[in-house]
Amino acid sequence: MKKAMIIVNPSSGKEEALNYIEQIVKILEGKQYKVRTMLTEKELDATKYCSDACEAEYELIVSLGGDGTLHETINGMVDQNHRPKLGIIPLGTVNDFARALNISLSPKEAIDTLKSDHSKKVDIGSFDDRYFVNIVAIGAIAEATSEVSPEQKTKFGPLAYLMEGAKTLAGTNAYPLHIKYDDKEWSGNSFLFLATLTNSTGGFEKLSPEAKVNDGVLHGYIIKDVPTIRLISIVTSVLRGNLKEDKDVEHFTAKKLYVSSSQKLHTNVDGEEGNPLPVSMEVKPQHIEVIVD
Ligand SMILES: Nc1ncnc2c1ncn2[C@@H]1O[C@H](COP(=O)(O)OP(=O)(O)OP(=O)(O)O)[C@@H](O)[C@H]1O
Repeated sequence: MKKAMIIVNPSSGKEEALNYIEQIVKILEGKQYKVRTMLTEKELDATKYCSDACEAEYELIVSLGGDGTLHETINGMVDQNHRPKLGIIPLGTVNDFARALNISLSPKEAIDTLKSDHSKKVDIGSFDDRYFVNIVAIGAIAEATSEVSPEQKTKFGPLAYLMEGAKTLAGTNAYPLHIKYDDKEWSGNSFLFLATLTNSTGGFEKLSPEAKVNDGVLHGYIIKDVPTIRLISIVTSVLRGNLKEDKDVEHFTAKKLYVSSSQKLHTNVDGEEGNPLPVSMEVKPQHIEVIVD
């Protein structure tokens, strides 16, 4: 019999996760799965449960929680030889990966997706010794987005990131960055460097509309050192969805990146604080298979 594990974070979103378990179990049992449900209690439980399920050759893992639970789950499978298919039921405030994959943000509808026989292989990015699915930000803005409080997220949703980001950009300095991407290099002063894997970042779908979940590349955007007044038009370019055409923005795609600076600079990896520079990134193309409609 096929084996499925449901990884549930009871504290995610509006603490409603437990209400959905029965509906998921029913669908999976209908698809001839033997189902095991694991409730997370703390950070990294989802990673541990997921890597155990990979080792026991489960066929399916369902993540029931917010982006934090999903990232922890994915981190538990990326390095495994046997990687089960992944079902995503988004219960968080932003749910970027679900948005990028067009999975419904209504938990009930997303659960129905588990009936589907379709799946999509998606790219994963490595960032030093961890993995990301959406975005890496480097520069002062990276610190600001780490500081978005749970209250701000609940009140403003994705907008909280944009507000904090814009506030920080207005009062920040550019930093010296050295970026090696594949066999090319860029050196100069930059306000912000972004590397994206998908078109949904912070719940906002216009930052990198060209990034596809399975295109096998990182999309790099270097926001160059410009007078503060120019930053306003860069924000306008973001809102119009054409950041890459802005003359003060350098856009490239690459499979591998190495970013360093002569200054101590922080990073933000899928909304969480990452290692300070220097850092290495690389795409693992179409590495995880997600159930979609
Ligand atoms: N039982 C638990 N109680 C409290 N925290 C937990 C528990 N289980 C896991 N966690 C931690 O909670 C973190 C946040 O969870 P998650 O992102 O799924 O929900 P969320 O915060 O509601 O979503 P979002 O970040 O989209 O708002 C996880 O990264 C995990 O480390």
